[in-house]
Amino acid sequence: MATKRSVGSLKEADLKGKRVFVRVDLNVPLDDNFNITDDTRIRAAVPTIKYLIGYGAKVILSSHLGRPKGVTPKFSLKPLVPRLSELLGVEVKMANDCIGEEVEKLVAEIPEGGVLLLENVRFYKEEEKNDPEFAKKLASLADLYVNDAFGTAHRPHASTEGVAKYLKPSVAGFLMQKELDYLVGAVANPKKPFAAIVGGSKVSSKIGVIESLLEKVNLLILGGGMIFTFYKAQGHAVGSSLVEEDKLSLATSLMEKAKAKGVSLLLPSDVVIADKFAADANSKVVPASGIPDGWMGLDIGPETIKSFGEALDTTKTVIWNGPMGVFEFEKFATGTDAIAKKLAELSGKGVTTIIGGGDSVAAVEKVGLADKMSHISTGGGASLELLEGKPLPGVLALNDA
Ligand SMILES: Nc1ncnc2c1ncn2[C@@H]1O[C@H](COP(=O)(O)OP(=O)(O)O)[C@@H](O)[C@H]1O
Ligand SMILES: O=C(OP(=O)(O)O)[C@H](O)COP(=O)(O)O
Repeated sequence: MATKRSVGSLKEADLKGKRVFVRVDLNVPLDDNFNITDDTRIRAAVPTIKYLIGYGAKVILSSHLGRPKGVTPKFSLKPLVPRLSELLGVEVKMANDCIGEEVEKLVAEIPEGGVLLLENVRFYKEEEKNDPEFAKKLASLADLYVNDAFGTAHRPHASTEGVAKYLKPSVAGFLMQKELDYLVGAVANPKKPFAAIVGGSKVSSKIGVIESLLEKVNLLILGGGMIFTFYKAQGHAVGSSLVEEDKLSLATSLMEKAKAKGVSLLLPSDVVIADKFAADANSKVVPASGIPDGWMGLDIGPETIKSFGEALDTTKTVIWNGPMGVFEFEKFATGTDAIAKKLAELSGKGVTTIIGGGDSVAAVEKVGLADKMSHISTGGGASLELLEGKPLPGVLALNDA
C-alpha cells in the first residue's frame, strides 16, 4: 500500500488551551427541509472532538458540505449545529465564514473545551484549488492541526492538505486512524474471491478507479448512475439517464480490459426507468438495452438483483461504494435495499463486507443493516482510492509518527 498507515498521533499532542484546527467530514445528506437523513459522519467525528474538549483544547471545526459553487445558502453547515451540540454535550458556536476578522474574533472567544464550527470551507473556490494563501489563512486561526476527515482524504484541498504545511504538529484524528487501520489491512490481503460493487452518481470521479480495481478484484459489479455510460458505449439507447459523454471510450476500454484480465464485470441486465426525476414518477422495468427516449434509469431491475446476488454468493470479501439507484425515492430503492440485505446475509456467513461512502452508508442505515456489516467506512471515494493503492493526500501531508 502506498499510503502511510501510521501518522502522528493525537495522543502525543499537548492540547490544553491550544487552538486546534480539526478538519472533519460533515458532508451528511440533508432533505429538502434541511433535516439530516443520516448522521453517521457526525457521530464518527465525535470521539476526536470529545477527546480534545476533555483535554481543554479550543476546537475549531472545519468541513465542506456538498459541492457548492461559491457561497450557496443551501450548502450551509448551520443545520448541523443542533445535532453536533447534542452529540458532543456542549453548545457548538457557528461562524458565518471560515476565514476573516469576524472568524478570528470568534476563535479568540473560544473557551478551553469550547467548539466553534466554521462555515462551509468550499464557499471559497480556493479550497478545492488548494490555494496556499487560503491555506495560510485557515492555518493562522490555530496552533495545531488534526485531520479526521477520512471521507475527504483523497482530495488535495486547502483544508485537507495545504493547511498541514503551515501548522505543526499536524496529526490524524481517531476516525482517520481507525479507517486506515481497518481498510489498509482488509484490502492489502483480501480473502478471495474479492468483489467490488460500484454505483452512485459521481461517475467521473469513480470511473477512473475501475481501471485499478480490475487489477485487484475477481468480480466487479456496476450499478447506479455509473452504468449508462457503459450502455451508451455499447451502442444502447439510454434515454435521459445520467451519462458522462467524455468517458465513453474509457468505458469501452474498461470492458475490454476486464475481459483480457479474466475479471467478471457485471452490468445490470434490466433497469427500472422513470419518466421524470421525482419520487412520484411513473416507472417500469425494461431490459438494459431498451430505454426509450424521455425515460431515465433510476434503479436496477429484479432480474439483475437475482443475478448480482448469485454472483456475490461466491465471494469472500466485498467492498461496496455507491447506491444501485436513487434510493432516496422509495420507488427506486429496491435494488439498493436488496444489495444491502445480500451483504448482511453474507456477513453472517463470514464474508468480509465493507460499505463506504456518505450515501451508501445512509442507504444501509436506512434499512437498519449497518451493524451487520464488517466495516462501515465514512469514505466512498477515499476507500476506493486506498484500495487502488493510491496515496491519500490528506494522510501524506501529516507529520510522521
Ligand atoms: N441511476 C441513477 N441516476 C442518478 N443518480 C443516481 C442513480 N443511482 C444512484 N444515484 C444517486 O447516487 C447518489 C450517491 O452517489 P455517490 O455520492 O457516488 O455515493 P456515496 O456517497 O455512497 O459515495 C445518491 O444520491 C443516488 O440518488
Ligand atoms: O461524500 C464524500 O465522498 P463519497 O461520496 O465518495 O463518500 C466526501 O465528503 C467527499 O466529497 P467530494 O466527492 O465532493 O469531494
